[in-house]
Amino acid sequence: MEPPSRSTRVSVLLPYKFDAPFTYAAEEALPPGTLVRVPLSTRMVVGAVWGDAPDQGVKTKPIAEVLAFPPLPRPLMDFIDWVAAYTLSKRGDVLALALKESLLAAPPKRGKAYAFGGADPAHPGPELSTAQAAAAAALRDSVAGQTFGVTLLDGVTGSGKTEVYLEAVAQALRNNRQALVLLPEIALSVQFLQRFERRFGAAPAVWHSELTPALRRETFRAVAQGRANVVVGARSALFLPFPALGLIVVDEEHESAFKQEDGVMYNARDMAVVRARLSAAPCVLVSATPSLESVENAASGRYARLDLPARHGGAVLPLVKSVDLRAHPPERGKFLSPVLVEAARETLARGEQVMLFLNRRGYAPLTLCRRCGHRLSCPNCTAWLVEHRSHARLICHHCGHSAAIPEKCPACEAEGSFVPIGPGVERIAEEVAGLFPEARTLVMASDHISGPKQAAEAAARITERDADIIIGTQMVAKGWHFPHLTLVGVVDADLGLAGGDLRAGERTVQMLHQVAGRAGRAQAPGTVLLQSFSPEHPVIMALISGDLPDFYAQEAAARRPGHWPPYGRLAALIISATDEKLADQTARALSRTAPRGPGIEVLGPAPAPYALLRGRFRRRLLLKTAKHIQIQGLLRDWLAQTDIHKSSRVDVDIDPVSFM
Ligand SMILES: Nc1ncnc2c1ncn2[C@@H]1O[C@H](COP(=O)(O)OP(=O)(O)OP(=O)(O)O)[C@@H](O)[C@H]1O
Ligand SMILES: [Zn+2]
Repeated sequence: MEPPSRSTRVSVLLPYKFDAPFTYAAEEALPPGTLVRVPLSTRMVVGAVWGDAPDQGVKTKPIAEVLAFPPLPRPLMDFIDWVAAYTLSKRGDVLALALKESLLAAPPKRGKAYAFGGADPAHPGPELSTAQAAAAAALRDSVAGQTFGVTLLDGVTGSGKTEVYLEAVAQALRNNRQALVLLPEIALSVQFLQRFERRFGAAPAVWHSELTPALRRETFRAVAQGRANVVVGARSALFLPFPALGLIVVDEEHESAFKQEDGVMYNARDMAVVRARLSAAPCVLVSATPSLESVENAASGRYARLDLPARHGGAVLPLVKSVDLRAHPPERGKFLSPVLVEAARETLARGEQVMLFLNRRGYAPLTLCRRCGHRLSCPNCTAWLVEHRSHARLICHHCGHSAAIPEKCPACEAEGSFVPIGPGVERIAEEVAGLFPEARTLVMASDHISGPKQAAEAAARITERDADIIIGTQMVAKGWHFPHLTLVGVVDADLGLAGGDLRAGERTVQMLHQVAGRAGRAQAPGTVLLQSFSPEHPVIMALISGDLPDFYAQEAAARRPGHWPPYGRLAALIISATDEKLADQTARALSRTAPRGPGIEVLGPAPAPYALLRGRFRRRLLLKTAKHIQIQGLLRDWLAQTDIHKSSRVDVDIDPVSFM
């Protein structure tokens, strides 16, 4: 008998470190996006048909199996190609963000049933205020139009932005399209999900790293089959195979958590705009403190802009004041100024809640020998070890290295001489316990709250007034709505200003304005106290005045002349090697071949601030160009012309957010 003819050749992209698809033989032409199982050296792997391959006349292996799964939608394939080209990643690596073999297993026959299509746009929502209704109508129109466009929804904290953009989601559902809402942190999704259910009578599908494998598989399938009509997810949800995407919302669009810092380095906020464009769908960027990038795009008319200038329900914005730590220092060895302590006492006496914000995990960020000054640092990283008293360990926040506090100083051999320097949230909790022994305190930091369930419990405790003082890291900064919280104390408002990266000021204003925005969201007005050693700093002044447009104007004026983003383009090259000389050698080689020309500037090489990270020595170069220059092309040529030793690595970070 004749074997079946395998006359057609197809190219198949595999979710591994390859940029180009491989050619396989198939019995018949397969539509692009079709998922197949194919041999790869000695294994069988899953891949996606990426178009027809030219008949090269060489012997190709046959496709082993065509999977009974909806093909990847064309817009997703285009998106994968686009992201790979933009981030200079291999296409296979980007496909791996969308396609994992483990997601494709058939669901169990009698598994748990999940309701993915339950969101009902006709379910009655809250009555919107005039301003909210106007913004909602504009968003509804853009969704009904079923064309690409970006809108920046900028509204003060507590103005009801969520309720407004849920109306855009409702419109997508009425169009029988799918909607995607990106949130920067799953912890935040707790209250969002409750509000979503109130609006639509059912929960949305969720997508993040904490899903069980079974739920992950089922969600993936439900999205691909169009059964999941709304997905709320972390940045990776951008790569889900929506067949009918009709809207993308990016909530807290200014958040740096949207930037993926390893593997394929992409900013989900920016890629959401691309994904929307390729899907001919509108995109809504939401924030009370938008990024300067988005503010500029709105100012230049590339994005539409909607404003909600007042809090919902007559609530007023909090009163923000600084506490000058030079004039009102804390007691020796303590970190809360008498001014903040007194305000907390009064707030508690009124039966209201207090939030203390310090963006530092653990007990103390530095431990040193009081005799010789020796500091305990990580052997694998350029970083101090952070004491976590709750675990009785010193921990490196970069590589996880952990050790007990040594009994003797390794430098001077003094015994019992180590002292903690500076506070983390655990140390603030200790101080609070001493000051307010009766108060019920709750620490919200990733060491204490690890996942949506614990976050939900913590949120419930606060809402039900089962906690009086909340002490938290950036986990508490944004999104939360706690009606009885009226005092926010920022323990160290100067913390983010050191280090001097391009966006240090912008990021500090955003984060502290968001934390401040947690105060006084219901009837009782809120107060915010910023502890600072430099209350005259423009960032602190901007927080006190609340005049964000003025702050953005100052930022723009500072960045424009030097062509810093968003007025120019930036890419970082991060060189790393386990051998320090090799890292230097590669850095010098890149420096020699660096591109030159008008509108092009190369900064570095220089040791990275984390010159040693997880056992690798790191050097950095920064390529800055004028806006009209296509930075990817420059980088591609640059890397191709450079002799890079195979034991050193060069990571390209387009539009870097971290400069560490
Ligand atoms: N029209 C409305 N009717 C009833 N409740 C509303 C309405 N608008 C907003 N709210 C409620 O007011 C509170 C604040 O709204 P929301 O959290 O959406 O504000 P936000 O603008 O997203 O704030 P932030 O930027 O600080 O997160 C929420 O509890 C929300 O449910
Ligand atoms: Zn380390």
